[in-house]
Amino acid sequence: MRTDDDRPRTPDRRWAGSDFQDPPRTGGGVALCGACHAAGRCRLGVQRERLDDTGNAWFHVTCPRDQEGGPNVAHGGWTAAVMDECLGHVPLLNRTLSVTAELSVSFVKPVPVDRPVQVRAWVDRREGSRWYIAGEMSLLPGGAVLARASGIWVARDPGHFDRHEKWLAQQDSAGSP
Ligand SMILES: CCCCC/C=C\C/C=C\C/C=C\C/C=C\CCCC(=O)SCCNC(=O)CCNC(=O)[C@H](O)C(C)(C)COP(=O)(O)OP(=O)(O)OC[C@H]1O[C@@H](n2cnc3c(N)ncnc32)[C@H](O)[C@@H]1OP(=O)(O)O
Repeated sequence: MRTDDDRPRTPDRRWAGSDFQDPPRTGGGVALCGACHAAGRCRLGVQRERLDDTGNAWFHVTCPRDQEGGPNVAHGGWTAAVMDECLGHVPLLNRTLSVTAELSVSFVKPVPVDRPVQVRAWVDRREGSRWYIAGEMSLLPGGAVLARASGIWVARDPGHFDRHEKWLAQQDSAGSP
């Protein structure tokens, strides 16, 4: 009997020919990752994104009710995921594919669910393939800071995911220890 684990891993046609640097975007300009492309919306609640001419990236985000942790406030994992997503869009807005190598998040205040908040993200510096990116999430309209994040994104060439599939197949063919 086949299980999900031994189902053949075939290349996904949604990504065919993609250079990953110009992903599908929503009407609000939000770049969609794999699962959100299938859903047709950002499931984390990122509704709008734009890069201004000073290099700041701005995002409008609303925590969906199904990400509630404590009463009427976001689960911390949602906040961390949104900061990963928004900061990780900065290289993409500069037409560079990257992946998160490190991420640090400070949870400053609880984040309300079902209420728009704003994320601003910017590049602190670049060294080689490393992008040092920081950002903060703030309440609208007053601007009180709810969370801060910083991390390192590493630029990748388009072969990154193919190499990963090969690596995974090697791991599987090596058998269990
Ligand atoms: C969801 C991911 C989607 C990615 C984009 C795909 C398609 C685009 C389409 C739509 C996009 C829409 C939305 C998505 C956008 C953003 C979402 C957030 C992004 C993520 O959520 S992404 C998932 C989580 N993330 C990973 O899945 C990474 C797993 N990991 C690795 O893949 C390797 O570990 C890697 C690549 C990190 C290193 O690979 P490696 O070790 O083979 O490479 P190497 O040694 O050559 O290092 C090369 C340079 O990285 C430096 N370096 C390495 N490790 C470091 C560390 N820990 N701290 C600081 N610097 C580090 C070295 O110092 C060197 O720097 P330098 O080049 O300057 O010398």
